[in-house]
Amino acid sequence: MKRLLWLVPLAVAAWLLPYGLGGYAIHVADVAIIFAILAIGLGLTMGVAGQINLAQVAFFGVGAYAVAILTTKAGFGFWTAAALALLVAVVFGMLVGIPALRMQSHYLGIVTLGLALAFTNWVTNAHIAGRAEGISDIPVPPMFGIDLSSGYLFYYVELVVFAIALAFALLVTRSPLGRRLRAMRDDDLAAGSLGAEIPLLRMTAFVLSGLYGGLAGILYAGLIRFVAPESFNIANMFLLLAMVIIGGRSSIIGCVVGAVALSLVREALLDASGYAQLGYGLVVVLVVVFAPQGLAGLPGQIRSLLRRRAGGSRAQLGPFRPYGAAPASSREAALEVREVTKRFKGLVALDRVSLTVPTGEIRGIVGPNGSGKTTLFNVISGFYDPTQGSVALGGRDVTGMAPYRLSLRGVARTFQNLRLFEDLSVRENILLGLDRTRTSWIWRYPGLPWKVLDYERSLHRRGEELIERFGLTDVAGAGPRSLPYGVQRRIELARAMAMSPTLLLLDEPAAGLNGEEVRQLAEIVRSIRDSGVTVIVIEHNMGLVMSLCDQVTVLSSGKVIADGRPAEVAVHPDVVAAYLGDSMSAPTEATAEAAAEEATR
Ligand SMILES: Nc1ncnc2c1ncn2[C@@H]1O[C@H](COP(=O)(O)OP(=O)(O)OP(=O)(O)O)[C@@H](O)[C@H]1O
Repeated sequence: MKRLLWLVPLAVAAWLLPYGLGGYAIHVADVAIIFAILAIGLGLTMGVAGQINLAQVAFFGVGAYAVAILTTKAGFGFWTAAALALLVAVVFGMLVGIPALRMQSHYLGIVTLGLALAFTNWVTNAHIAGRAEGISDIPVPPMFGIDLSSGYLFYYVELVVFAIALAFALLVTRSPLGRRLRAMRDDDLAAGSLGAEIPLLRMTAFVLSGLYGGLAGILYAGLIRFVAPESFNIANMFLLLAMVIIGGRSSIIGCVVGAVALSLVREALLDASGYAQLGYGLVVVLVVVFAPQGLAGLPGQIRSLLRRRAGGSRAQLGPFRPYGAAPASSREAALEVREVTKRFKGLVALDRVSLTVPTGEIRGIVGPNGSGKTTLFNVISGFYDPTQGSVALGGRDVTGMAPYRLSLRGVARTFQNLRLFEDLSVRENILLGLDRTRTSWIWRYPGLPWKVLDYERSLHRRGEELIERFGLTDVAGAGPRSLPYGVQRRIELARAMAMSPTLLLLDEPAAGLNGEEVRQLAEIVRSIRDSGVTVIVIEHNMGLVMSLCDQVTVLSSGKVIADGRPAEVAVHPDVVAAYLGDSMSAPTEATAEAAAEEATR
């Protein structure tokens, strides 16, 4: 919060601004604030949540037209109409959000653009919306006898609404919800496996968009007191997009700066509006190519350039601090996979696979490439529904449960190809794992914002503890992309443990690690097991499997061909035969003996 102190002098300056401005200039300032609110809404949906939304201008129009229709045709007072208009805009946001549940990226862009065009078409042709002439005579908003027909006094109403809207957007982006939205933008599958309810989050993004669009529309109706289709057309949508892209779409402050700057430029270029459109287009292209994070991203870009010039970061991975041992728990099954078959069209990736993993065990899953190991993990963690068969966790059937539900029931996983959120820092990756709340918790954002801040503080406290335990203190503020592979693997493991799992699934955790890193990995996984967590590990490094695992299950062509203690499995004739057909070396008796020796050391 201290980082936001620089907003105070700006707020004072904004409050004093009307004293130095003429009538027309204050009108320009009034319009700029409306665009700033719109841009915050677009920044939240597109920049933070990654949902392409070309309907923001329609939300704006819905808010303004709803006030116009409700006041002039239905006889409502301005503020009652405003409250209803906000509701209508939010509902409209939800409707536009429905396609986002099924489609993403450019498809979503086309659908939202279509809906925005449909809105302009409707207001141009509907009698109730005044057709092309629009609706005039919207009443002046009453306010305890203050004359809000004055652009000066209306400025203060706008300023207060804007301050609240900005504070709320900053609360959202700098707290667990914003982090989840950004994680969803980076990789929705990984976010789902960490407990994010993706459909609800996408809907939340569009609700926020509708809310900010509606709010801006209400202020517009109160300020101009006239609505017509051209104020909400596609040209304005593109202007809004330019504001957000130039300012920095994932930064709320950047969106505001972009909106204010372009509103002023637009005013200055009013007489050359044709060239101005061309100019905006050119600047947007330049920004996308040279400063993808917009103006708000420039300081960070310069900092990382200077760091690279200075020879990069010398951050070190610290030692792992082991977990305390948990008292021996019952040997009841942590996981039971019964007769699971998974078919992909004609291909049978898993063929009636059954396995039982007792609590507190390290189970190895090995097998030649393409034998179905990752598919088995995907079924256990809810990424795939099995074609047949069932999965039970701690005796409870969880077949077909969504990844976020399984994550909340204690299943955590890592991925073969590392799925860290690249645009989030290491610390934020870990905080995501620690956050175990459901999306329905978000009513606290408007209702009890201080509870959100308390929760965020407690997440940070626990986050620092975990960061220190996994030796990540030096790299906590860095982006994962900039770090060596071994460190990234450690971060993914820490993030999975942040979820306090009862079942931890590790997909090839030693891939790409050097000898010392593999040794450290074995030490960490043993400590995790000793703390009472059941671990299942897919691994091609046979030395590690033999020394680490209590039991090993071998898959070949989607079938379980052996199951038992590592040394027994390694010499099983079917296993030797399966591995001889693979490029990888077979686990021989010699490997088993060497590994057993290491295990007893
Ligand atoms: N989503 C999918 N669609 C179609 N086929 C798939 C899909 N996922 C996996 N498969 C196929 O299922 C089979 C098993 O794949 P899987 O990734 O589970 O093997 P694996 O044992 O993990 O292999 P590796 O050791 O190479 O990671 C492969 O033939 C693969 O091509």
